[in-house]
This record gives sequence, C-alpha cells and structure tokens, in this order.
Amino acid sequence: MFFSRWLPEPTLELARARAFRSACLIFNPVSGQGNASEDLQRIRSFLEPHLTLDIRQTTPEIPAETLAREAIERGTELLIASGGDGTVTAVASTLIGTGIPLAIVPRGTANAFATGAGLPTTIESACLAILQGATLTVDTARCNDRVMLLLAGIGFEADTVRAADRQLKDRFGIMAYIMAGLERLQHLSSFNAVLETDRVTISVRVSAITVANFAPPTSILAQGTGENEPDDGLLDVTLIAPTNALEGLVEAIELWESGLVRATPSSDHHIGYLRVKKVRITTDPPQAIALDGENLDPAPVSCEIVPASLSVVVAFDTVAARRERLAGLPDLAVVNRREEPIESIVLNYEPAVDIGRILTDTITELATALLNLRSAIARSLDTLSESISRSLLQVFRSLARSIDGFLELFLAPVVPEPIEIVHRIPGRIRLRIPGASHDADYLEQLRSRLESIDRTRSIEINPPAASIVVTYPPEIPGEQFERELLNLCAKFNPHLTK
Ligand SMILES: Nc1ncnc2c1ncn2[C@@H]1O[C@H](COP(=O)(O)OP(=O)(O)OP(=O)(O)O)[C@@H](O)[C@H]1O
Repeated sequence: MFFSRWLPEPTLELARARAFRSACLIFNPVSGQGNASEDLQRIRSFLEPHLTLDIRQTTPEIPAETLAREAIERGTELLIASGGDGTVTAVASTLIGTGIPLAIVPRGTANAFATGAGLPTTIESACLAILQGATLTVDTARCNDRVMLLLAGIGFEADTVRAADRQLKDRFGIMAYIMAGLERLQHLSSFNAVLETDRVTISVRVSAITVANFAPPTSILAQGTGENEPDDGLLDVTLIAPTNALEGLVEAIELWESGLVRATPSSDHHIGYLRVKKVRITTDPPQAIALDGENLDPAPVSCEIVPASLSVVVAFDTVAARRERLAGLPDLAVVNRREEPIESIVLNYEPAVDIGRILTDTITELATALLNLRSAIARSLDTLSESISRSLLQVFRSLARSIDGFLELFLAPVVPEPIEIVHRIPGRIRLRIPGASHDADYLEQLRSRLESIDRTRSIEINPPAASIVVTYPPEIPGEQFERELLNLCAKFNPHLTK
C-alpha cells in the first residue's frame, strides 16, 4: 500500500539488473483522479533519456488489450501499463506465459495489482524500477476460464464492488470502497456454499467468500491467511460468516489488521481460511461475483492457480531483499560469469528497512485519510442516509481503537541497552541501564521486581542517571547476591543482561 515509498533507494546511482532498450507504454488517459497529460510528461521525462518509448493511448474504441497484442506482435521487449487496474489487467492478460515482462506505472483509484504484488506505487518509483530492470515471476490464476490476476469475491465483496460506482470513486477515491462496504453492511445476508478443493469438499453458510491469488491489504475480505504471496503457487480462500452487521464490521477490521501485519486473524471470529491449488464453489442462492473488480453474473466459480506465469518489473531492492544477500560476508569474492552485472548490484545493496517506522507512518497516513473522509462525509451529509452516517461513526471508532493498538505496540516499548554494574562493595551494588534514562516508569517496574529479593535492604533509583543502588547485608557473599540480582533482571527483560 503506502510502504514502497519508504523502502530505501539502492546504494548505486542506477543499479541495473537489466537495461531495457525499448518499451511500449500503454497509457489510459482517463484513469484515476490525476492530470493525465502531466503524468504522461513525467513518465516520458524519466524514461525517454534511457530507452525508446513507443507510446499508445487507449480510447473507448481501442482497448488496452488490443494495443498490447499489437505490441507483442511487433516484438516488444517490455510492456508498460499505465492506468488503473482495468488497464493493468487487460495488458497483463495478454502477457501470461509469453515471458515478456510487464511494468506498471499505477495511476488508478485502488492500484490493487501493484500494491498486492509489492510493486512500486508512484510514477517516480515505477519509472526507476523500469530503468533498473529487475523482474519477478508471479502466479496468475484462471477463474471460470478467464484470467484472474488478483481475486474473485463472492457475495458481500461482489455487492461492494458493484456499489462503488465510477461516480463514488471519482468523488472519494479509494475510500469509495469503504463507503460502499458500509452501505452494503446494512443489507448483510448469508448463503449456503459448497467448496470442492483439490483435497476436500466443504459445506458452509457464509456471507462472503474471497479466492485470492494475491491481494493488497486494502482488499480486506481476502486477508484470512494473512499471507497473500504473489509467487507461492497457491490460492488463499477466506470465508466470513458474521451473525450481524456489527460483527461483520469487527471481522472486517480484524482482517484489515491481518493484512497489515501479515498474521492470521484471531479465532474468536467467524472467519475461515484455507490455501488451495484449485477450488470450485457453488452457492445457494446463486451469488454475484466480482472478478478482479469486474462484476460477473451469478454462477458457480472455478478457480485454479497458474504458477509462475507472469514476469513483472519490481523495485530492485524488493528482489534483492527477498532473494539474495551477500554483502557483509568475510573474504567475499564473486565472479560474474554472465553479461548482466547483477552480482555487483546485489553486493552493493544495503537493506535498511525500518518496519516500525513504515507501519507507524502507514497508520498515521490511514488516520489522516480517515479524517479527510470524515470531512468529505460531513460535506455530503445531505446525500447520505442517517443509517450510513451511524455505521460510519462506528467504523471510525473501531478503526481508531485498532490504530491506537498499533501505535501502542510499535511506539511504547523501548528496549534498554544491557545493564552495567558500575560499582560494587560488600553490602552495596550500583547498576546502570543506559537506555532507560528518563524512563522512570520502566525503572519503577524494575524496582518492584528487585524488592522481591528477600535480603534486599534498600533500593534507590535515580532516573536521569538511569542508575539503581541496591543495598543488602554485607555478610552475604557479593557474587551470590549479584547473581540473584542479574537473574531477576533477566526475567524482567531478557535484553537487560545480554
Ligand atoms: N480514452 C478513453 N476514454 C474513455 N474511456 C477510456 C479511455 N481509455 C480507456 N477507457 C476505459 O477505461 C476503463 C479502464 O480504466 P482504468 O484502467 O482506470 O481501470 P479501473 O478499473 O476503472 O481503475 P480504478 O478502479 O482503479 O480507477 C475501461 O473501461 C476503458 O474502456
């Protein structure tokens, strides 16, 4: 989602895995909410100094798919899709199995493919990735004999996609999906489903089923397994069966958290998940389907993974961080036996990703987006029903609680540096914890632990100096008391005695 822009730039000026000499840019001038001619100008200014760019613009009559097929016939080396997910899907579907790489310069509303596959999400970072030329082969899938890049939603998800129409997206951007979801929550219903996987047959009553190849954290209903990987050779199936609208909201937030921290949701909720190579799903009554954001008529759904079938251009550091790291090994020598100088690039890569900062910034950004949404809603109250406004208020409260939880998790615990024994004489020992200076609470908690050593006479704490003086009867052997003291510190915080 917002992560990629915080990832570090490669340490070389322009580290290149492969230098594309030419590319065909398929540009949708009506995608997203930005200024298309400015966007095109920026793409050209980044790329044209380095490669020959064949620019083709889509029109209502000439879709991206036709332009992509023509480019493949002309023998293009690289196809760049610039637009929303509609444009990306159309171009990608022509490239499956060809080995020709796809680069994405995302300019849509959700940009679900780019964020879900961990690709660059700004024009600048996407162009830099094209110039660097690192590629990753990802899975695609087939759903009812059509290409599925991301996911198929059955039931609630499909109803939400239908409700988030162009007008709502133009007005509220990505928040349109949240608003549409809240609106649909008022009419939550359930249906019977039979899932036949490659291993088992499952019968169940649910409100939503999502089958995902991979999905960004914003595709909330696809986050059951918490690990939608683009190249794991598996489909992730999420089943949700809330008993009422409020529980649905809570489960959506639980899934949103799962996607963000890449963990499975807690077992307290009516959320199921499984991972399969293929699945056939029949529903009673028949449910609407959303395939990669496009609405399909109700029908049984058959999905199958097509492993390692699409080559995509990724940020160089993403590939290096996932696949290879040699920097820092002693006496390192690497002989390049290929024309492409990839080894030297990997050697120079220094991954210094601060996950804590990324998450904190993301959450802050999300909180800001929520505030913006709230003001947008306040301005549009006339056009919203009272029940939608009430639901929105509830979702703000729940999201605020989740955000608080994250901030507490990532900001609160400061792990002090290991403890130092500054001074010891019989009957008195002085400790110092450098990282805990000014953290009076932390020192007080430690004091109450140390008080449990029964022969302790007194404990004095000096927070600014991060020092603790402990006195004990001088006749007790010093090493024995010290050992007991340090054992207790280690139990309080294992980092203290490292
Ligand atoms: N020049 C054009 N004028 C009008 N419509 C166009 C033009 N070129 C493409 N389209 C339409 O744009 C749509 C695809 O838009 P886009 O790539 O933004 O996908 P999207 O799914 O709408 O994206 P998002 O939901 O992320 O905004 C297609 O329906 C296509 O027919």
